[in-house]
Amino acid sequence: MNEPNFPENFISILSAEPGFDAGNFINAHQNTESPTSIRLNPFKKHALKTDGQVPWCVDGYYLNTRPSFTFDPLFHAGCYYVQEASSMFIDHILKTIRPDKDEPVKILDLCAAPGGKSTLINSAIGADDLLVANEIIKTRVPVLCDNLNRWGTANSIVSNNDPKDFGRLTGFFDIILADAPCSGSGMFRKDPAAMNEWSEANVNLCHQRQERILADVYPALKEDGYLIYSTCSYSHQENEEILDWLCDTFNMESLPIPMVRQTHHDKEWGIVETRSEKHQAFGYRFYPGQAKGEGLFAACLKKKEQADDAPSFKAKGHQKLALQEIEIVKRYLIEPENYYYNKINDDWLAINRIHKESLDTLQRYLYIKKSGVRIGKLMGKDLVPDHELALSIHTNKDAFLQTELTYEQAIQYLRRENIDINPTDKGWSLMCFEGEPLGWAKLLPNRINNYYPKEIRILASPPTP
Ligand SMILES: C[S@@+](CC[C@H](N)C(=O)[O-])C[C@H]1O[C@@H](n2cnc3c(N)ncnc32)[C@H](O)[C@@H]1O
Repeated sequence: MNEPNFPENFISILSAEPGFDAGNFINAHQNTESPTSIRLNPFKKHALKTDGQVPWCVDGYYLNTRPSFTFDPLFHAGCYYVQEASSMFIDHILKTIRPDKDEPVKILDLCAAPGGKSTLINSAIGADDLLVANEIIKTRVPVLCDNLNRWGTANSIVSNNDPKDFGRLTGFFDIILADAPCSGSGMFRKDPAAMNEWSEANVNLCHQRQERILADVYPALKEDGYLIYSTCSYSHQENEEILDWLCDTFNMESLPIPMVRQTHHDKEWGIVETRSEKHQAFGYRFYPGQAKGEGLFAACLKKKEQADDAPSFKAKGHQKLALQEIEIVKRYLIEPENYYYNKINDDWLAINRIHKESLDTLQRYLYIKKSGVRIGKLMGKDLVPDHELALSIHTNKDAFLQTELTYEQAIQYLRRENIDINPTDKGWSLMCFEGEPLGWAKLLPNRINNYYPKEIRILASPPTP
């Protein structure tokens, strides 16, 4: 392989970081490829062949080869997410700060698209916990929604807001993850071209933006709430310096994260624990060649000052007409009494009942793009089901026809092509591969109407065998 074209002085500056092994780092960039890893969806258990576990994440696995995920129907069904292994460390932090999951929590994933860490948080929380996944850039919101739709749970909300909009939700969140936009050096092995675009000026800009994002969102954290901060940069300014700035500016206490789980211990993980200069705040660094993953920095701090009371807002009850409609849409969910039903424009949505008040409050302050699961539209007494309902783990599948597809038919379906089947029944059918729903089709005499959403259909040509 070619010698990596690191920016000038990059290695010498990094060599000042305690625990950094320059030889291993250069070798990893020159002679090894990024490991392929996936995280399984605990709600859609499916036996998948993997090649060893990611030690810091219960659902994380390495694969020895990189298959074509686009042409795997189980990927589209949401059975797993393709995620860089180091990022999965957030799971370990969440398990450390919430070992018993006793009290329900509200978690904000502030910089969420495309949704890798949002689906991870979703796996780590229970139905009574709420995830708000936010993305500032409008064009990146659809991919975030698609990934959460595939995950299939009904306890997440997607918003499209600037971090400063969260300032009004004082003390609302128990945990905030700020996976901040950064200069991206941690991705040099995966994307060597990024080395040419890297600059110290950009590191400084990123540092300033990170401070601004954190200052904007800080009021939204509860007293004793946790802030998880992460970047995919190796730069001190974007990592330990930010921790010192947080401790200087706010009353925050840094948390050590013990690197122990089951049979694994510190050494095997290869993660480097660092301390910031001024406040000795704990940080965790991942270097290719030392830990099995790409570059990552993560840290966790606890807010030690009183937060203003969280705003709370209760919307009025449903209209009479809506109550009749609710009785109809309820049929399509398992345990229908668990949900609060909400109609937006003509769409019916359901979210775990416990989150009604939070949703009412968030709707006042934020631009909500998705909440819970979108069931569909009613045409008289008939439901036109939404794609989200097909992928939801809460769907009453018995209320619909189900068509099992072969691999070739599943790919035709995901490409939104005609499928070569002669239906014997009539009506809305879940189109399934190995029992996992992929989406909807309408079965008609002698024909099938493929309702797979155009926006997410497979466009690429299948690989030649
Ligand atoms: C590192 S990426 C997030 C990756 C994501 N957490 C995941 O695991 O899939 C950073 C995100 O921050 C967003 N972003 C960019 N500028 C921002 C700003 N000023 N405030 C908040 N978010 C911003 C980007 O659009 C991007 O989606």
